[in-house]
Amino acid sequence: MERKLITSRADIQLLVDRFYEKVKVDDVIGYIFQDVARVDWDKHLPIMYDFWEQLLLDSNRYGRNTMAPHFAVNQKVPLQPAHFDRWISLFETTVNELFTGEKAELAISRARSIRDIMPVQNAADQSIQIIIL
Ligand code: HEM
Repeated sequence: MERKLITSRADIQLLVDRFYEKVKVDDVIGYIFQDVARVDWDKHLPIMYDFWEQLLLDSNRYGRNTMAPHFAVNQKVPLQPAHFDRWISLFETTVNELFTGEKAELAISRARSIRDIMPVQNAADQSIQIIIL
């Protein structure tokens, strides 16, 4: 399939849907979403459309605390670098399968920088808990 530019909410929806299809069945992180957090996908996916639309296409729809659910998960399953590495790897694979161009690169760099400020096991400083993106 020919890779295209990310220009619309429909493109974002495709990216997010394909990414979480991979996440759900992934052998390293799938169970965290499905069994530990028991994610309600009908609720989560539209939030993720809003999130990525705001980051990539400058909409103003998101405005939530991104870190809160990750701290909650981290209490139950201490998140490890291996979890984050797999998340990023699935995300980058998905972006690169479908898209090309400046916004595709931006998606990858934004995901990496958010990963870098996320809680990991025994993080000494959890004062970053309230970061509204
Ligand atoms: C091991 C890595 C990760 C795990 C296990 C994880 C897990 C989760 C879970 C369980 C939720 C809550 C879903 C729900 O019930 O609605 C969530 C939400 C979210 N995650 Fe992650 N996540 C990871 C990494 C990341 C990264 C790297 C990003 C960077 C873009 C990210 C962005 C988000 C956003 C924006 C939300 C929605 C927060 C909200 O507004 O409620 N996650 N994640």
